[in-house]
Amino acid sequence: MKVLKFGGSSVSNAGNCKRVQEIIKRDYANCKQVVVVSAFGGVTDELERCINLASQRNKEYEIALLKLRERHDQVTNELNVPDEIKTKVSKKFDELEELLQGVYLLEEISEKIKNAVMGTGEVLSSLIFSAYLIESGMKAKCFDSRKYIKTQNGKGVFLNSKETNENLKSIKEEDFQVAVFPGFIASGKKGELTLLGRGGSDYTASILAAALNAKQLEIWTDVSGMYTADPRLVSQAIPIEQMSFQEAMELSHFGAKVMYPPSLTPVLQNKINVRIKNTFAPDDNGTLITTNPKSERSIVRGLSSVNHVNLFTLSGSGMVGISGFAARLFACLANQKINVSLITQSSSEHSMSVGIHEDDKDLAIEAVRSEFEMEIGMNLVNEPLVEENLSIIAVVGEDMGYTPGIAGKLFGILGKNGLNIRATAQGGNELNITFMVRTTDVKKALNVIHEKFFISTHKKINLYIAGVGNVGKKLLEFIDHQYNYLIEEKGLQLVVRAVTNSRKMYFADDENMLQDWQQKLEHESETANLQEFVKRMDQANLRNSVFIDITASEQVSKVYQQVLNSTVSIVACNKIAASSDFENYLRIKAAARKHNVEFMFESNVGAGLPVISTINSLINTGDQVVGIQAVVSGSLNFIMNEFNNGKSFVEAVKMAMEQGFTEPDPKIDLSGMDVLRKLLILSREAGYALEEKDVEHEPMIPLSCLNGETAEDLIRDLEENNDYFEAWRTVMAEKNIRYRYIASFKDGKANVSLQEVKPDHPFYDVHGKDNVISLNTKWYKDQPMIIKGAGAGAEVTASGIFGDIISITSN
Ligand SMILES: NC(=O)C1=CN([C@@H]2O[C@H](COP(=O)(O)OP(=O)(O)OC[C@H]3O[C@@H](n4cnc5c(N)ncnc54)[C@H](OP(=O)(O)O)[C@@H]3O)[C@@H](O)[C@H]2O)C=CC1
Ligand SMILES: N[C@@H](CC=O)C(=O)O
Repeated sequence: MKVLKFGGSSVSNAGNCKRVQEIIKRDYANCKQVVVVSAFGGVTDELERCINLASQRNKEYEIALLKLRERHDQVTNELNVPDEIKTKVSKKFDELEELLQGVYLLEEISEKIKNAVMGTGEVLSSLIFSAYLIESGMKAKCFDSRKYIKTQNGKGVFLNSKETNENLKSIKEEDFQVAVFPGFIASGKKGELTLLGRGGSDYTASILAAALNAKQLEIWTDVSGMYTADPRLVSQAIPIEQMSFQEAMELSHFGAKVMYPPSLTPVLQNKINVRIKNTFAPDDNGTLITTNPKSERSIVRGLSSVNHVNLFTLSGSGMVGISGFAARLFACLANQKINVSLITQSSSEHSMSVGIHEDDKDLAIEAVRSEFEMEIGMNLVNEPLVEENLSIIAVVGEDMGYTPGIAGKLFGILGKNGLNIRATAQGGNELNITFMVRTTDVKKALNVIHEKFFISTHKKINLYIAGVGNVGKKLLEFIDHQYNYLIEEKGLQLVVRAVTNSRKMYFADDENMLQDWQQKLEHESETANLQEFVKRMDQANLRNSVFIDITASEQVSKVYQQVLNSTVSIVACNKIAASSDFENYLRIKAAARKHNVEFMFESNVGAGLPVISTINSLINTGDQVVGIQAVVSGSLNFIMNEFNNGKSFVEAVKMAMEQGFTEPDPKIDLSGMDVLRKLLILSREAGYALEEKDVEHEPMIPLSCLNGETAEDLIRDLEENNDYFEAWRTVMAEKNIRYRYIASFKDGKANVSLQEVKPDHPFYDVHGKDNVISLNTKWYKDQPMIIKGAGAGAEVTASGIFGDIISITSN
């Protein structure tokens, strides 16, 4: 014999009742089945609403009741049950009408009437469903749970096990193949209807399974078992194959609402396996709850959480070393029926904190004030302190017991993601680690822990992109191209959450806008607002978030601090922040360290070339950079090469602009400012506290060409000064030299200027838009270390940014 319980969602309408019949049919010939049904979905809540309305003399209860009657009539019609049953159903509603009218007149609800009203949902569903099974040809019989399940003192939650078990013995002798019992209801000493409390139908099923010594209890619901975490919060959550009763109780207690833990006690005591199954996917395995579950691959079995928690703290010097405070605190809370969900005490005994439901806050304050009135008056105990908007997360798993490192791993990963833990507790049996976080952090915390402890198919990286011009577009193209590869080979899913340019922004709340970002930004966006962009990113509070600055905007560089404070990493190809005043550069780096996130800007120098990472790695290994000589402007180098090949200077500049080698404002390149910024960044990364004013700086072109506002002004000015540039050609030929715009740093002196190089100089042949960075270090003394390659252009720059994103995600 097995016992099956179908919850309200499983029998919410005629269609679902038919599904349930199909499920019962599967084992119909093999074994006797005892089926416990809840009221049709939502009916109990509606009945409760009716009785409350009636007690408030609100006639709306009549409409609500009529709707319930119509709903039941519709089901009986659709299931085609005999008229005799329809009449019984109708009579039940007549009785309900009378009861509610009495409540309406008396404006009072007695416990007895409330139970009678609220329990009617199950009486009706069992009557209708059993009739339907009989009509469909099954040997089914409806039993009245009230006759068998007995409670003590009229209180549903206190089962009279002896009498119940005695009563149920006779069931085994009955002639049926399917026995249908209404869940939730029982009867007291005098035969009055009593209710089995929250999760009552599970309890009914568990009582029946234990008394009838069933081989298994199946709880049929609308999910495929208990999940590693709430799938609405953690999209990668998966059903747990097996778990112990203790684990199921812990998980259910802290939010996994698949069943109500105390209801399992009868089956637990009788070692009867429980399987959670999905009525809407009956072939799914579901979850087996058993005394000896097999170990899963993760040491943690599951995660759960509850919101609406307050942290209630009692503290004071008068508590230290004095016994009895804890007893008094718990007693005064218990007297007010305040449930305590987490307890922690400081080792100095100076404070004691408990988690309570937010609705109990005022009651708790009042109770504690009154209990400790004298001590508070004498300043031995402080006024109780309440912290609101908190949630409890429980990490559950029997295998965690006596396995070192779990807590370290857990709290480590939370810290790395900027999640602050307000209080924590661990049971002596190490079955769970429970802690409190801000409610706004729950989703992030669950995902972070899930990714760490369970085999995730992939890790999600959430990208927020500012700047989708020449380089930004290319980056998005690359990410799109590599999307499947990264998921399959590296387990990384890059999700573009939002993009902005200077005019528009678009937030893709839950989707990945990678493929259609252009369409979204163009047609479905809102006006750009950088502050709002950062605020929304902060509010989304997603783990593994990266803000990518692909603008050349000072305004954008100014929000870095804010971004890092939100524990979001930054990847920037914008050079303004790293070359701003030294103090700001240090402040940004410190903020990244403080919040355990990254600030990466490899593409600031040499685009995709590994320049900054090389300097960092030299320094980390004890080397010292003593000199830098570099051609770090791809555009200027390109211009000079084209000029050497016979193009006019202005033509060469136009080509560099068209090919995307220059800055959005090409004067930044031609003035030498871009190179100056790069030299500042390189020398700072090498450990020198250089400021802009410390760099000797000669613009590449006459100042008169740099006064204009726009690119057109610049082109016009360059054309007007064509003779000036043509004169270079003559000098170059006469002296057999080339001009290169060179950044150098030596003995604390930094310089950026146009210089003559002879054919034997390593910078004489630097092709196209290449960069070359020559580093003299303690170890590379005789021959410098040289890094060379394309140093400008959308592709190489995007690849540098992409590299930073990947390296952040693997950190
Ligand atoms: N090109 C290269 O070879 C290299 C470039 N870089 C750096 O890459 C960055 C981008 O260059 P590139 O793509 O060529 O420039 P583009 O001008 O093509 O693109 C700049 C983007 O930034 C946006 N933007 C400007 N101001 C803001 C703002 N306040 N808020 C949001 N978005 C803004 C622009 O929006 P809108 O279109 O609305 O103006 C545009 O989408 C620069 O910092 C450059 O130094 C670094 C290494 C090499
Ligand atoms: N404009 C820059 C682009 C890369 O930083 C350059 O010319 O090098």
